Amino acid sequence: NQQDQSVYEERHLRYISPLGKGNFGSVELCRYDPLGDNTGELIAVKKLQPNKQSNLEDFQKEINTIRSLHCDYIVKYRGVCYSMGRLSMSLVMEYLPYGSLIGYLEKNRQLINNRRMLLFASQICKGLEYLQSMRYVHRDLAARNILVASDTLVKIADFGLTKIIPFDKEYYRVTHPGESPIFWYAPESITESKFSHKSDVWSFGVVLHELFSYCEHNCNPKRLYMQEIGNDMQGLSISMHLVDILKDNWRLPAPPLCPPRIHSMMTACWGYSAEERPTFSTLGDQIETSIQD
Ligand SMILES: CC(C)(Nc1nc(-c2c[nH]c3ncc(Cl)cc23)ncc1F)C(=O)NCC(F)(F)F
Repeated sequence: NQQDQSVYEERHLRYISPLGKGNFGSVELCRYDPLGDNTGELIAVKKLQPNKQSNLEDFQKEINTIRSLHCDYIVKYRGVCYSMGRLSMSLVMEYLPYGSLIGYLEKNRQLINNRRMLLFASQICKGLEYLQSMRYVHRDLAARNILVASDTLVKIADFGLTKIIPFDKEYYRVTHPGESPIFWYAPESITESKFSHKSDVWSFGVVLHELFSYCEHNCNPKRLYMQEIGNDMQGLSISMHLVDILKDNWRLPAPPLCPPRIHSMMTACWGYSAEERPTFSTLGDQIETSIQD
């Protein structure tokens, strides 16, 4: 059946519309229509940015990463599509019609109560627990990289920056930080480019903040941090100012109407040193208990 299709022929790919720009490439909505009668399935096709050799290796790694992940809370790999005689290739993923979590929360704000928010948080947490069991560190956890499959299911996506932790180490050190989403980064990721499951926990805390702020753009993490850092930019880079206020124990304020128990979970994720932070299984249990109440 179409489900375990792994090679998609370019001639049957019908372009529909752009979905967005991710790490290393753009993603398009397409219909795979071998019968030519518009009955084919909708898929998300991630094309590699052209002619950047380094990106090709990274793209291959991203494909191998997503191909190895089988979890209800992670966007599904469908296959690859070769074009230009196997010179360039695209990653084919399932298409989630509800789009990214940010747009969904903004559109459906009135209809989503805390229980549903906690359901989404527990699904993301379970997806991260699974990633950790596979020794993967996502490194780009943010609401913009969470997709909505239905009114009751969200999935982690965009594995462009995901790395495997070497078997003999607790963390992954990045050589080329690139343009980093520093407002979602743990302090050690900013200062030492160190990434671990515990730095993913920090980012999960920021995703919790985004969830319970309904991804309101006037209280998004970057905006709140920049307000605190203020305009007293004496030449020190923004990331050094950010680390300074984190050292002084300043943290993102509780979102309006955020349940105290959830805010305490966020602040636990934001322990300055990695070992202070909870594990995803502890967080998962706490979220489950909050859902029961
Ligand atoms: C770069 C891209 C395309 N951006 C977007 N995807 C989708 C979007 C909507 N439905 C989708 N189904 C599958 C996929 Cl891979 C993406 C989408 N909708 C809006 C986007 F900005 C993306 O991949 N974002 C990371 C993700 F949100 F997926 F974590």
